Amino acid sequence: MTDQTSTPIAAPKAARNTTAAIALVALLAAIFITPVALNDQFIYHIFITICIFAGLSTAWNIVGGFAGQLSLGHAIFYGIGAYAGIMLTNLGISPWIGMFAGAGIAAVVAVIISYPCFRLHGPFFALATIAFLEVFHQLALHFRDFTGGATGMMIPLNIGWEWMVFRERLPALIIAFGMMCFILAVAWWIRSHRLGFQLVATRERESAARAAGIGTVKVRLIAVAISAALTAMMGTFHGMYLTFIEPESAFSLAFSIQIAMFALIGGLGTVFGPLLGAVLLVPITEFARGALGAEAVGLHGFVYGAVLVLVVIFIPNGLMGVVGRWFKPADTEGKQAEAVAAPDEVRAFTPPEPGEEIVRVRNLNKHFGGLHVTNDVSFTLREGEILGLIGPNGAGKTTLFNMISGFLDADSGTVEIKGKDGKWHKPTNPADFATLGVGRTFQIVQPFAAMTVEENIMVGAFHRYPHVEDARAAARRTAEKMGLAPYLNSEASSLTIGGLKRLEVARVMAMEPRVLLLDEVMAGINQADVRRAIDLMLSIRDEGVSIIAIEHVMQAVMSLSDHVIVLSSGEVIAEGKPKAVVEDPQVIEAYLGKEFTHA
Ligand SMILES: Nc1ncnc2c1ncn2[C@@H]1O[C@H](COP(=O)(O)OP(=O)(O)OP(=O)(O)O)[C@@H](O)[C@H]1O
Repeated sequence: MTDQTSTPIAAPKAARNTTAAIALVALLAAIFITPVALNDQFIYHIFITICIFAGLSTAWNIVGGFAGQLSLGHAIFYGIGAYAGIMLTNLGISPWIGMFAGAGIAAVVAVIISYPCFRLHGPFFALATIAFLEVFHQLALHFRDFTGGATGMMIPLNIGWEWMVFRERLPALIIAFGMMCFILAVAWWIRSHRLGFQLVATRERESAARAAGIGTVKVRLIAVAISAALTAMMGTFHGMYLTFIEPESAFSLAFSIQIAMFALIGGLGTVFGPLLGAVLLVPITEFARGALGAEAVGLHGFVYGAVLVLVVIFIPNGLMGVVGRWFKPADTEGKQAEAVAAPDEVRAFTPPEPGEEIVRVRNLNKHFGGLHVTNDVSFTLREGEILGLIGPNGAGKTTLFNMISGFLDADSGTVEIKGKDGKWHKPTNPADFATLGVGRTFQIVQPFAAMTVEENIMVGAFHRYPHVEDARAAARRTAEKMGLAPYLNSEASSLTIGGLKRLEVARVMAMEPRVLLLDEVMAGINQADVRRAIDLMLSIRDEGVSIIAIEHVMQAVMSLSDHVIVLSSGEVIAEGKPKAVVEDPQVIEAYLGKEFTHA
C-alpha cells in the first residue's frame, strides 16, 4: 500500500534532491576554492567573512526562521562567545576550549532569558530581546576589570593553530569554512528530523502543535540553546580573527539585525537561505567598503536595506524561493483532493457493544466573565463508542472540548482519562492528554501551511514514532486511509476545505489516538465528502478508537452516534439514543424555538 502511494512522488523528488545536493556542493566548493585560487588577501577576507556571516545567520535562523521567534538579541551570544574566547586566551587557555566554554554559557543564558520572552509574540518578543542585548552591553561596559570596559580587549599575539591566530589567511578560511559547514549540517539535521518538524509546526499553528502532543515551549528552548551555542562558537572564532573585541561591536543591535537580514533576504526558515543571503550581500558591501574607504561608514546598512526592499517586493520568499522553484518539478501533485471517488452510499452500520469506560467528565463548570458557558456538564464515553455532541450555536460545545483536551482549565469539575495501564488519570495540559491517547481536531482547520500534506501528517506521527522514516511511513499509511495519498507532496494550503478537514483528521489519526475529539469535521463540506467522512469515522471506530464528535450535520449525527448529548446554554438538556433525542421537545425547542415543539 505504501509503495503505491510513494512511487510516483518519490521519483521526481529523489531527482530534485540530487540536483539540489550537487548545486549545494558546487556552491560550497566555490566558496572555498575561489580565494585559494585567486590568493589575494582581500578576497580571502571577503570569503572568510561570508563563512562567518553565513554561519551566524544559519544559527540565528534555527530560532528566527524554524521557530519563528524574531530574535534581535543574538549579538548577546556572539559577544559571550567572543569575550569567553579572548578572556580565556589571556589566561593562557586555548580558544578551542574557550569556544566550548562560551557555547555552554551562551546556551544557559539563552534558556534563562528566552523562557520568559517566549510568552511574548511578534514585535514584543523582538523588543524584549533588544532589551536584554542592552543589558549585556551595559554589563560589558561596567565590569571593566574583566572586559576591559569601553576600550575593549586585545588578544595576545600567540601565532598558531592552538591559538587560532595566523599570519596567513588560509588557516582562518579553513576554520571559518569548517565551522560554517558544521552549522549548516546542524541546521539541516534539525530541519529534517523531529525537532525541525515540531519547530515549524509550533511556528505555524501553536494550538495544533500542542494538540499533536508537542511541548511547544520545550522545543523552542532546545532550539534557542542550540542556536546560541553555535552563535557563540562562531563569535569566539570571529573575536580571534579580528584580534580585538569591545562592547560596542560585540553587543551591537546593528550586528544582530545584520545577522537576521541575511536570513530574511536568503529565505527565512530555509536551511540554506542564510548562506545565499551572505553570498550575495557580503561581497557587495565589502567591495563597496574597499572602494569607498572611510567615506563608506554605514554603507552596509544602506545596501542591506535596499536589497531587503527589493526582495520583499519581487521575491517575498527570499532567494531560496527562486532557487527552490528551479529544483521543483512541474506540479503534478497539487491537484485538488476532490478527484477521489466518493462512496455512493454510507455503509451499513451495526453499533458494537459498548466497552469499558474510557473518559469520565464530571460536573464541569466554566465561566467567561458573567457568562456561565458550561453548567455542571457530566457524561461518560465508553471504548468503541461514538458520542455525538450537538446543540445550537454558542451552546458551549467547543468550550467543553477545550476542557477535555487540556486547552482550557475548568472552574470546577473533573476530566478523567483511563490510561493503557488501566488507571484513571487527570491530565492538565494538551501534551498530557495527547500522551494518554486523546487527539483532537479544531473547528477552524489548522493546517501547517508551510508544510506539505505528508509533513503535516508526520507532525502527528512523530508523537508515536520519533524516527523520521518511521514517522513518514506512518504518515503515508494514514494518508492512504484518508484518501490523501495522491497529495502527499502538495502544499497543505493547496487543498480544498474538504481536503483540509481530512488532513486535520489524518494528522490526529497519525498520533494513533484512543480517544478522538472531532469538532465539526463535516461543516462546510459537500455531500460526497460528508458521505466519505461518515464512512471514515466508522472505519476509525472499527480500529478501536472512541470518538466524541461535535456535529451540526444531522445526517451524520443520526447515522453515526451510539449516544447523543445535547447542550444548550451550557447545560445538558437531553441525552440518549439519536432518534429519541431528536424527538425530544426540549431539543426541538432549543434548536427551533417554542412554536415548533407541537408542530
Ligand atoms: N475565550 C472566550 N472568552 C469569552 N467568551 C467566550 C470565549 N470562548 C467562547 N466564548 C463564548 O462562550 C459561548 C460558548 O462558545 P462555544 O464556542 O463553546 O460554543 P459552541 O457551542 O461551540 O458554538 P458553535 O456551534 O457556534 O461553535 C459563546 O457565547 C462564546 O461567545
